[in-house]
Amino acid sequence: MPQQSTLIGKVLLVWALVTLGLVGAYDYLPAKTWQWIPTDNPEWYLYSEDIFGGASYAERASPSDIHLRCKLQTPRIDLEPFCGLHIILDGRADPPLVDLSDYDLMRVDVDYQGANKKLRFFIREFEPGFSSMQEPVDSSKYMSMYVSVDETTDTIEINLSEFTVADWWVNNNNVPRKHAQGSIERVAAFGIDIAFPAALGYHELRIRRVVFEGDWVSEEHWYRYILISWAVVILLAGAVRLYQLRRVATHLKAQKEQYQQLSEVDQLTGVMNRHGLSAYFEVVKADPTAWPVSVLFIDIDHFKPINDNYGHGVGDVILRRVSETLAHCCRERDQIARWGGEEFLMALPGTDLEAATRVAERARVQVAQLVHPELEREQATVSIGVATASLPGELEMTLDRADASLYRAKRQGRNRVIRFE
Ligand SMILES: Nc1nc2c(ncn2[C@@H]2O[C@H](COP(=O)(O)OP(=O)(O)OP(=O)(O)O)[C@@H](O)[C@H]2O)c(=O)[nH]1
Repeated sequence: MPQQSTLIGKVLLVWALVTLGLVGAYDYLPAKTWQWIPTDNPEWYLYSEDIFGGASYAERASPSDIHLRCKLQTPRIDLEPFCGLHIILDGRADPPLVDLSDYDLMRVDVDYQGANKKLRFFIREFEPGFSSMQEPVDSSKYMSMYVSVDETTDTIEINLSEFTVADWWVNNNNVPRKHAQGSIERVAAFGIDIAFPAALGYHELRIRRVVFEGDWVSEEHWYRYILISWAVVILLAGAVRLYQLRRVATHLKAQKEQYQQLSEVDQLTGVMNRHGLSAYFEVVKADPTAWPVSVLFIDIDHFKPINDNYGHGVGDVILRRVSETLAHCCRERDQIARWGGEEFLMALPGTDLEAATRVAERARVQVAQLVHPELEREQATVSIGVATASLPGELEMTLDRADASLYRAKRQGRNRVIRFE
């Protein structure tokens, strides 16, 4: 048992060390990356305010690259000039939506030529309950952020949390508040606008590379898993400990029963001892069906000479043999006990004086008929005193009476049964 407790301690210690390692290891986990562009056959679209009847126009500058050329002209209508492009994140997916929530960073390589100071980067997020599957891009939420064109000389790093829902999209589409919150779980498209404040003239925009980066496991999940693992380890340790304690309890109970039995059984003859008999009488006293109860005091005659002539070992053999014989004379319900020395007591519940006397006589005869190869001439006989108690309150007195009857049997010549009248 202590070995198993030590094992639990070791497991907890090892797991504590593993936990320390796991906490420190998080920062060194490899990043999850998705190189999205360049991609095969990208599905991309361009636009300018000419779709609303404006003077500007936009065109593809290259047949294969994501390369836009546009010219922004003095507005003909009451609309700021703009042009831009967007790329479907995954045109082959159905619906064409991509969950970017595993990523938190975006690296973008862009070439730009033109007089604008800023570029507007945007994400179109499909909003369930608001956007329509027929037009997943156009009806999608517009989330944007601005990047200075100076940054385009290098790879632009954008944290995805920088994209916020555009006011104009919320206001123009009269979007209810619950649909106006930013998220990146159903992204339809990514794009770049040359928008307000847009400089008039030619603009060229080429997207060369877009890579998304994130963690395989978020920090929150990482610590949650560690916490869960501890809960599991502690639960298992508790269960093992509980199991051990139950085993100890069962073992102790069995031991207690064994000791109790030992304390109630006479080691030489195997019948009940005086202590066991007291417990037995308590049970009998509480049993109304047990009355009347007769008791037989049985004493081996002239036992001392047997001991003296043949030794204690032979005396013990005779004692055992007599006790076995007495045990066979009574019913299962009756109880035979060694009262002390060469004296036995037999308790016969539900037995009146007449029946008890018959049992005593039978016992006497059977003992007298025993053959003892260890003895030369002597015969082992018993004297028996019998008395009966009608009620539990008479038990003590009945024991005295049976004892007195035994004394009389001895006085009258032994090897006889005397009952108390
Ligand atoms: N071998 C053996 N002898 C025992 C044991 N317990 C008591 N005795 C012996 O039993 C004998 C009892 O002797 P007594 O009390 O004089 O009785 P008795 O010789 O049987 O004479 P009566 O009872 O008057 O017929 C003693 O010698 C005890 O030593 C025991 O466990 N083993």
